[in-house]
Amino acid sequence: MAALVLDGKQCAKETEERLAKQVAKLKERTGGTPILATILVGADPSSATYVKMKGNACRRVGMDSLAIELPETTTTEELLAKIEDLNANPDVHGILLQHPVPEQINERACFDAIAAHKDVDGVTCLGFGRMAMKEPAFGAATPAGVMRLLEAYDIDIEGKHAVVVGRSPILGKPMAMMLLNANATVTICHSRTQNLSDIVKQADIIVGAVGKPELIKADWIKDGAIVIDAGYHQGGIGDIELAPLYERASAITPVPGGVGPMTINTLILQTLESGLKQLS
Ligand SMILES: Nc1nc2c(c(=O)[nH]1)N[C@@H](CN(C=O)c1ccc(C(=O)N[C@@H](CCC(=O)O)C(=O)O)cc1)CN2
Repeated sequence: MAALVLDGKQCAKETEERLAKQVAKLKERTGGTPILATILVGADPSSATYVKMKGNACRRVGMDSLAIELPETTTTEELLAKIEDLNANPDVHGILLQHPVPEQINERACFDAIAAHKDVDGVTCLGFGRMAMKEPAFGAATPAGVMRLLEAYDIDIEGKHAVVVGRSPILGKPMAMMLLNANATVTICHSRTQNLSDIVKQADIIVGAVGKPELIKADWIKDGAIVIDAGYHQGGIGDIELAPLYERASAITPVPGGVGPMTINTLILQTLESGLKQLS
C-alpha cells in the first residue's frame, strides 16, 4: 500500500494563509508588526540561505525581520552583547541565532542569552526544560514542526514505539521529549548505539535526526511504520533511505518538502505568538 505523504510544504502554505490574517488583525488593533531578528555569524552558504528563507517567510505573512550579519571572526562576547541589545529592544519580538556558529563561539552560552519570551526558535535550556515539563514554552522549531505535521494529518502517536536517531540539542533531544509528552514510548539512538539496525526495526515511528545522508537504511524499517526524515543534504536527500519506503510505510515525510518547510513555519508561528503577547 502506498504511504500517506506528509506534505510539509502544503501544510506550511495553508498555515501561512491563516497567519497572514492574524497579522493583519494585530496590525489593525495595535498598529504594531511582529519583528523577528535573525543573526547569521559567518558566511556559510547553507546557513545564509536558511536565514534568507526565514526573512522571506516573515514578509509573506506581513511580519518584518531584522537581519543581522556578523563576521566569521566574531567572539562570544561580541555575540552576547548583540543578543543583549536585541533582548532590550522593545521592537524585536523574536530572536533567531542561526546554527552552527563559528567554532570559537560558545554557542550554548549565546543560545541561553536569548530572553525566554523572545526564544521563538526554542533553543534555550530554559525553554527546553519548560517544554519537557509540559509548561508553556516555545518548542525547538524542527521537532515542534514535526509534531504539528503529525497533528495536521491526525497521526496517532499514543503508545507507539518512536525511535529517534540523533540527540542534538535543537533536534534529537527535544524531538524525543515531545514524542514522550505525546505518550509515545521513546528510544533515542546515537553515534555510540550498538545494533542500530535492530533497534530501528522495532520502530512504529522512526525519526531521522542524525545529520548523515541516508544513514538509516530502508530495509531496517518495518512495513507500516511512520517515517519522519528531519535531515536535509545536498542532492535533496535526507537521513533515511526514503525511496523504497513510499510503497511500504504508512506515512512518510518527503525530502525536500516535508520537515524543512515546517521548521520555518513553526518559527514564524511562534514569532507571531510572541508578537501577540508583547504587542497586546
Ligand atoms: N537556529 C537554528 N539553526 C538551525 C535550525 C533551526 O531550526 N534553528 N535548523 C537547521 C537548518 N534550517 C533552519 O535553520 C532549515 C533547513 C532546511 C529547511 C528547508 O526548508 N529545506 C527544504 C529544502 C531547501 C533547499 O531546497 O535547499 C526542504 O526540506 O524542503 C528549512 C530550515 C540547522 N540550523
